Amino acid sequence: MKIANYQNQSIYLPEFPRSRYEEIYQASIRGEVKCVNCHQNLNFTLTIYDIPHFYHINKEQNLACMNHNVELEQEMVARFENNPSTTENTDRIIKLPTKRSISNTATIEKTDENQFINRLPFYNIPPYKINEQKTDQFVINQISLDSQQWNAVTHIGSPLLVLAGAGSGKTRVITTRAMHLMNSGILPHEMMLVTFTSKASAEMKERMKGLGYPIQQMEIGTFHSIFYKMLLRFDRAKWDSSRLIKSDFQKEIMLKQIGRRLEIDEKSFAYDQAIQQIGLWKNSCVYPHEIRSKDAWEEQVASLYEGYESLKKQNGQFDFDDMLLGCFEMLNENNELLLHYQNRFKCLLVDEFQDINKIQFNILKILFQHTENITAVGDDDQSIYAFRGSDPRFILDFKEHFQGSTIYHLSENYRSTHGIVSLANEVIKPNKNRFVKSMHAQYDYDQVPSFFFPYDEEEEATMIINDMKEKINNGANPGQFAILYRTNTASRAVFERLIGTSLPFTIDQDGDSFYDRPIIRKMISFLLLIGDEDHQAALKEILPVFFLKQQAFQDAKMNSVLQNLSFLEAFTTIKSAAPFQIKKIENLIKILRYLKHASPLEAIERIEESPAFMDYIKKRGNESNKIERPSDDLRDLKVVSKNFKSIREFIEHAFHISAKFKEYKQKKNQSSQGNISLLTAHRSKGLEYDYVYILGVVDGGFPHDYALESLKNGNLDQLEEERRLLYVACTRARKLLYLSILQKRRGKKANTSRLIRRFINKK
Ligand SMILES: Nc1ncnc2c1ncn2[C@@H]1O[C@H](COP(=O)(O)OP(=O)(O)OP(=O)(O)O)[C@@H](O)[C@H]1O
Repeated sequence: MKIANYQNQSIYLPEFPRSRYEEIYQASIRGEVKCVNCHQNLNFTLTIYDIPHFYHINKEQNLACMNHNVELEQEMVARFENNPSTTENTDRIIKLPTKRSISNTATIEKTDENQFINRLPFYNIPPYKINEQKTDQFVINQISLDSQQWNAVTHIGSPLLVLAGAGSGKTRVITTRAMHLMNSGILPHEMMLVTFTSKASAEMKERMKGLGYPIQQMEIGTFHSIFYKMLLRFDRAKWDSSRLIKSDFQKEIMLKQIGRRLEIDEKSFAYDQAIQQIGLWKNSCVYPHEIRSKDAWEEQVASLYEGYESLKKQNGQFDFDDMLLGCFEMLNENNELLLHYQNRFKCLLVDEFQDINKIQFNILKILFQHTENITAVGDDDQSIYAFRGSDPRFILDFKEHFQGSTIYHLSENYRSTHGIVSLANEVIKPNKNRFVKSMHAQYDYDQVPSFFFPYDEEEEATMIINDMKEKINNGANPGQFAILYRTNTASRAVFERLIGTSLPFTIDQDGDSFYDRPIIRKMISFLLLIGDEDHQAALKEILPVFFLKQQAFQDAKMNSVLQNLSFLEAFTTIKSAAPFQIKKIENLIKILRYLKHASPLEAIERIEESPAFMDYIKKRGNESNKIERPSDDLRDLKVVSKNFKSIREFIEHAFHISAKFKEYKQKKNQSSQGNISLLTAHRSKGLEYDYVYILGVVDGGFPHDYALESLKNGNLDQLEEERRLLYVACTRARKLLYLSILQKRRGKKANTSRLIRRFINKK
């Protein structure tokens, strides 16, 4: 059915604004949408597969009402055809018998049903063919291998690189090869197996332990865990963990201390970016004196880097990057120690070799120069950590780095269906900096990946959750679903919606919840002050917006009592505030009082435009942050605020979600088995799920804005990295893959991602 009653008015879906479909959906859940025929509650579908419609759960009733409404719908179609819409036409009233229809929007935004038809990739998907010669033929320790994998596992006589696409069994090969080497006489403690994540090493250990291998004697772990242990053995006091600078926050405090000495303007300088740049230099083995700055910014960061290194030395501290640099220096300077380790380690295996950086490479090179028993597995198309110094050239130039080495390619994909594999092959094809390879799927499935077109982030969340619910009701295990996104903020709507369901899920995120991000906390504090000018926590939070110190808070508190003013008003009376600050506070008080009955959206927009807030964003908001900009956070906040009528409800929602987020973050380390996974595309590397949804595949989202900005400056590298990231995300899916193409992102019209635009048939 396309007609229903809502808020005592009648609506006809094709003539109802698309921007309000989500509202209708939520209203239908609350039982506020009624049938024009029987006046009972109606449900509303908003899913990936269906064109939205109203329906009764009871099939007979549904049929009866549908039949009754057919005539009515036809009448409406005819009426609209005879009266084509114009943007000025505000009078296009849908007159149903007895009821008034909704026509209160100034412009009627028609809804094109085509937007709801999810589309299949539009390119020549090659017909599926089984590759019989390559099917499983060999077994080691109950693990089956095809002939290519077997050759790699049993190879001897030269350094080996297994270079292969996603899902081709590289992890299987490296784990089986480790066992095969032990079966062939290498002792467990003579082996070093380096993985990219501790999760991957735990899985490998588990697997080998289950098969009876003494894994406690083996050196398996991430670069940091293995080499930090070496440092501890060598000089425990120097490398004691109490000296470790664990967080970026600690680094920022140190850099700001140095920055003050260097007279760097704290308000406008992007310290978070400086931290990243210093990390990049350290991982690329670039020491402060070697930096040739490209511009004034780099020059400042180079000075900070130099200051940071000496401050650390002075305090006897070290950071995570120093663990690897320190280890390299230790092996380089202490020949006896190097020989000791070379006597011990007879062979090396490295997983995810495409993500290795210079310092990691240097350590392995010096430590394993004595042997050709080196195995690396990797996929240059999955190199996605350039911002941390990873360099795919180490894998691309493997033959030059390891003389006489052999390269094996694996071409069979055991993870994903033919449709997913062929889409992934097409996605990555335009990259220039790569080994040309193409995967071949071992399986076919009747469904191929598809694109769907939600109106905005809210509708995207609804569509995905409804699709998951349907699949789970039909027997799918929640643990087989993953929702992947480019940056953490993109997960906000899905997270909020999942909380309201009984679906089990985990979110893999280190940072704060969306509502705890600095700029959002400030905005929410202003909203709180609209209803309560004495709200102490909110007042404390907004001090930085007026560039006021903690003392100002105490002074205002006293004045508010002495002069019988609201706490907020009392800020205009304090001596420590300069006239420009007082003017800003007075102006804000006026705005906040005016907003008493405003909607949350209107309130946010007005506060955002206030001189105080605008100045704050400009000066302190760190707009130069390339990955996550405060102004983008505010745009996201406006999107969600639209769902709430009152400021109070909106604030309650924000607090509720923030508390829930903390709860879910604590669960992160618990097993994610049986739970839907929410994670960034970066973190999904190495993992696999039956059903994968990729959020916001639009320009600015995926690829990220900063890649598009560097493209404008003629730099293609970032876009290639974004393409690799999308390739990683797509290849996590075993059975079904969905790419979401938002029509609006952060409240603005969005364009289909240039990474997939050519696959979409507009018809
Ligand atoms: N010979 C084989 N027979 C059956 N299944 C296999 C075979 N080789 C690999 N697989 C399965 O294929 C999937 C992908 O394997 P694996 O994770 O080792 O691939 P990968 O190359 O490391 O993937 P990626 O680089 O995308 O993370 C796994 O589920 C694995 O068990």
